[in-house]
Amino acid sequence: MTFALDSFSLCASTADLDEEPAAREHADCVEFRMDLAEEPLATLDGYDGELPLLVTNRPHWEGGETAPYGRLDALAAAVEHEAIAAVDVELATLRGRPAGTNEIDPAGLVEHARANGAAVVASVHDFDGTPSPATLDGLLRAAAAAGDAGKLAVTARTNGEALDLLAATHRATIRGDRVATMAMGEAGRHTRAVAPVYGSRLGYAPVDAADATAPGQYDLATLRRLVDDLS
Ligand SMILES: O=C1C[C@@](O)(C(=O)O)C[C@@H](O)[C@@H]1O
Repeated sequence: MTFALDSFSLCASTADLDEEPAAREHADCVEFRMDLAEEPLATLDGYDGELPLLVTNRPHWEGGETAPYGRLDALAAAVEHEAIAAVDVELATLRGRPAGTNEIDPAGLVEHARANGAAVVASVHDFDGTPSPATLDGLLRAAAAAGDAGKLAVTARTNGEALDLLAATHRATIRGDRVATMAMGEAGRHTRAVAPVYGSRLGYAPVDAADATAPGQYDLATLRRLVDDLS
């Protein structure tokens, strides 16, 4: 199963693939947060939903729940499932932040994903703030070059920071970089609806607002409506 990174896709973000039927009405894909799930690989074996999956196995050091060791091997096993359309790998991982000693290396994971028909989303998260415009440009450039799309989630503390992220998204799109952006936190919330207007290719939302996977997310039905209204 695939979804195109050439246009916007809305992912229902969840640790529970049993939510897929409820997500179908509004989502184009499901982000399966393996790091937040109990038995992620067994769960994938049993997946028979309709929506394509983007798998994420976020380590502690980038805001997730997985211990660093073994997580790249788990992603390598995950991409072998037919339902997987894309895999999220942190830019820091792709740049060589140490993984487990006997694990597949990041370049091997990228190759394995692509050989199995899965696109690679190279991701960067800043849970503290929004870097300067020059740094935003550099991160988006690097992430877009490292994967089939580069994703940047920052934390906006002011409207000005949210605007910086939107402007960087616009610049990236104009220069031809395939990016996905969102600002976390209350001040950044509207960017989740507006960034697609400036070229962001991916959005994330929980089916139920109570199960948010990041600060400031809209629920899925709301984000679908907002994005569709603005585009
Ligand atoms: O990287 C992202 C974006 C995100 O952090 C957000 O802000 O919506 C949610 C995460 O689940 C996803 O992996």
